[in-house]
Amino acid sequence: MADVLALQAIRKSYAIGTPVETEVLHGIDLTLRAGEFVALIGPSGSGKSTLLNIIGLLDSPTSGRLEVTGADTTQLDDAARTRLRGHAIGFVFQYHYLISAFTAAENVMMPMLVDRGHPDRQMEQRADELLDWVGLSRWRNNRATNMSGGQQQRVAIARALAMEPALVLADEPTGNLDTASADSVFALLRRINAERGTTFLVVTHNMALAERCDRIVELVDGRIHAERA
Ligand SMILES: Nc1ncnc2c1ncn2[C@@H]1O[C@H](COP(=O)(O)OP(=O)(O)OP(=O)(O)O)[C@@H](O)[C@H]1O
Repeated sequence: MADVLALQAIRKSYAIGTPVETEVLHGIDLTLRAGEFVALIGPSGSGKSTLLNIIGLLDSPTSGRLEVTGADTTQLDDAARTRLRGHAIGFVFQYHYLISAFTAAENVMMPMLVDRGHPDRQMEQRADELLDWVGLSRWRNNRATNMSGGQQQRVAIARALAMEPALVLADEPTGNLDTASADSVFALLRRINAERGTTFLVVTHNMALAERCDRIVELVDGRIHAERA
């Protein structure tokens, strides 16, 4: 199957008071094939968030090559990067970042509203379909604030799927949830992967969840330390 993500020799330095530069990623090679569900683990400060931000086109590497769904991102201008990010990548964070004044359905429609040009009827149908997927059909007109943490995270997952991305990046998606909610949210991600074929890269400190992924990539001090199938 095709690669959804290909990183070659990705390096990232931060300028901490010029001329001092600190390199936090020291040459990362990583490939994710379509339909894989991969855990990214590693100690605090090992560079997981930095790597996720680069893969998500929220930050640029200092050097190296990054391909997302076959597109060489180093060749893209800002507008093209933003377009690729919006269409190819969905984000799920530890905190859901839902808009509290909006209903569940309106939150799910947000990426399509931002993308512009999607007919209202189509956005509503997509939101309904996705809320059904995450088991929240009956909550479509409820404000996000009236929902439990686990339900809010399910809305955030539905929102991440709104543009039908090939890749979902999840940064500690169950980190704020109690054990039972974390378990069911993780099971939902696996079901989306199995039934929709969406590729996942999931940062987690939870080894029990990491063991339930297809593959574990371990980052230590800005280098891939180990990969386990
Ligand atoms: N904007 C920045 N400027 C300077 N240094 C940074 C910046 N962002 C991150 N760093 C440094 O890069 C290193 C990696 O940080 P990063 O947040 O990627 O680690 P992490 O593995 O995600 O950690 P955690 O598990 O605690 O979230 C750390 O030493 C951090 O201090």
